[in-house]
Amino acid sequence: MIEIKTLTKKFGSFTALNGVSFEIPTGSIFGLVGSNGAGKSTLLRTLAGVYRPDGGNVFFEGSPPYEHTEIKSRLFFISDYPYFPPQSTLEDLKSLLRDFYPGWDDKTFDRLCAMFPINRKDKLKDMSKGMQRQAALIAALSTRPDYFLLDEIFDGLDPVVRQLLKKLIAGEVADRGMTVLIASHNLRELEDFCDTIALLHRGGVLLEKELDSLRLGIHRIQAVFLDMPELPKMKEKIDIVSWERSGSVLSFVARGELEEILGALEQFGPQFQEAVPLSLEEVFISEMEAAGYDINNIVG
Ligand SMILES: Nc1ncnc2c1ncn2[C@@H]1O[C@H](COP(=O)(O)OP(=O)(O)OP(=O)(O)O)[C@@H](O)[C@H]1O
Repeated sequence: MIEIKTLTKKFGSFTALNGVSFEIPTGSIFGLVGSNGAGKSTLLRTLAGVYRPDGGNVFFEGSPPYEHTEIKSRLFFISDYPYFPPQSTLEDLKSLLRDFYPGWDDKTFDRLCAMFPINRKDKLKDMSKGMQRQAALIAALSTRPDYFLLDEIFDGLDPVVRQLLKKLIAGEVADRGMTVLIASHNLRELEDFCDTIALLHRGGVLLEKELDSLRLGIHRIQAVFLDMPELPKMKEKIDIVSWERSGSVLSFVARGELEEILGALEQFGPQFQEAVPLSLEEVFISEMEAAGYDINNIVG
């Protein structure tokens, strides 16, 4: 388990993280979203032990990472700009990493090299941005980390590699109980992948939710009416968050149990009604609006 307690990080007089608190259970995938400058990289770097907090604490299995080197050898952090020693190849990375990470596994390395379309003998500095990320991921996963911290990892990866990567990470989580924290400015990238999402804004957590519970309590409904009911009357019966009307079609987002919403809607005599899946982005927008925030400029 990773525990983050009232974590504060300052750069001079600027506060990049302001009392951030949340927990990441072992064996889960936690997504951190937020716009540019929200503090995602700073948080990941502080968790990885690169920065020392100015206030609050980070605990991995009860210990701070910068005092507990054993944890560092079971943790892998891929930053948004992975660094490689000049002139090195993926084979060189293997030699470097296997001495430091006791979990290093040659078979995993060989298997991953065969899966990704990159050559382990090519110089990393000559590779494209996406290929460099793939190389970093191959090396990282070969250390078989217990804690995997990823900053904007999907950036520059094509859709096929992205899906392959999601599958590989989800497999490690399911098989070995790996714990993943992944930061992205793009909510859509995390939609089908994370158990929990936290929204970071100006160094603070605005919202933290398990995706299953988030999705269960909110629904989009489309209904066709010959005689369109008055919205205030519908709102007396249904907790409508937002709506759009186009001719005889009413589309609205409402909170509550789906069956109860559809049952209440029946009273208004629709010709047709159906529930349409909400995207994670729509769910977040509704949650943020309910909390009194304007989603614009919060999620990219
Ligand atoms: N080393 C540093 N020195 C001074 N300020 C910094 C430093 N690192 C980050 N900051 C500032 O802290 C804030 C948070 O930056 P951070 O890189 O953590 O954001 P982010 O959410 O990762 O953004 P992005 O999506 O653009 O990568 C920004 O205002 C940034 O300018």
